[in-house]
Amino acid sequence: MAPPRSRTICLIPSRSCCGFFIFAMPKFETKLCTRAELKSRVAALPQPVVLTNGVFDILHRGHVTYLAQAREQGAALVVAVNTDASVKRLGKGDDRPINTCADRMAVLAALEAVSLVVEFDEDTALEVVQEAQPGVYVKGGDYQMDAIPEGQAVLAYGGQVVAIPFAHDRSTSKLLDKVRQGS
Ligand SMILES: Nc1ncnc2c1ncn2[C@@H]1O[C@H](COP(=O)(O)OP(=O)(O)OP(=O)(O)O)[C@@H](O)[C@H]1O
Ligand SMILES: O=P(O)(O)O[C@@H]1O[C@H]([C@H](O)CO)[C@@H](O)[C@H](O)[C@@H]1O
Repeated sequence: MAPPRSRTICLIPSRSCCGFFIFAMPKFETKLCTRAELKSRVAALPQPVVLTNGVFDILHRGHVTYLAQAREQGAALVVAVNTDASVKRLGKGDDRPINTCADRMAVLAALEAVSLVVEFDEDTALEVVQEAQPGVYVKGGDYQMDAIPEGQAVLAYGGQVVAIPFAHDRSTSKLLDKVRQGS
C-alpha cells in the first residue's frame, strides 16, 4: 500500500499581484505515521525493515551518525519516539523534553536516513516492536541488546539485533549542561 500523501495547502496573503503564495506541506511529513497505521505502513516499506526507538530531544551529531548507520542495517528505517509523558517518566529531568514529541518527530522525519516515524507512550518500545515485527532492531552501544525487552522480543521471533557503538562523544544532556553553564 502506498503511503498516504499529505496535501494540505497553505494560503499566505502576499503583496504580489495575484494576492496569495501557495505552500504545500513538506514531503517529509508523509513519513509521520500514527500508531494505528504502523503495521500496514511497515509492511509497505522495502524489507528488511530496521527499527529503533528513543527520545531524540535535541538532535546532535551522535544521533544523526547513529541513525545513518542504523539505516545501513536494512532497507528502511523506522524510528519510534517517546511521547512527552513517557519522557517525563524516564526521569531525564523536570524540564525534559525540551522539544515536544511533534517537533522531535518532524525533525527526525526530515532526515534522509529515516523512512517512517511513530510515537509511543509506553515505558518501553516493546509493544511497538511486537506490532511492527522489524527484521532488525537497533539501539546505541549504551544498551545490552539481550537485556532490554525490545531486544529480547526480536530475538524471540528470530529477528536480528544490533548495538551501534558511539561514534561521537555527544548527548542532549551534555549540550544542555553547556548551555546552562554558558560555556
Ligand atoms: N553520541 C551517540 N552516538 C551514537 N548513538 C547515540 C549517541 N547518543 C545517543 N545515541 C543513541 O540514540 C538513541 C537516542 O538517544 P537519546 O535521545 O537518549 O540520546 P542522548 O543525546 O544520549 O539523550 P540524553 O542526554 O537525553 O540521555 C539511543 O538509541 C542512543 O543509544
Ligand atoms: O533515547 P533513549 O533514552 O535511549 O530511549 C529509551 O530507550 C529505552 C530502551 O529501548 C530500553 O527499553 C526505552 O525503554 C525508553 O522508552 C526510551 O525509548
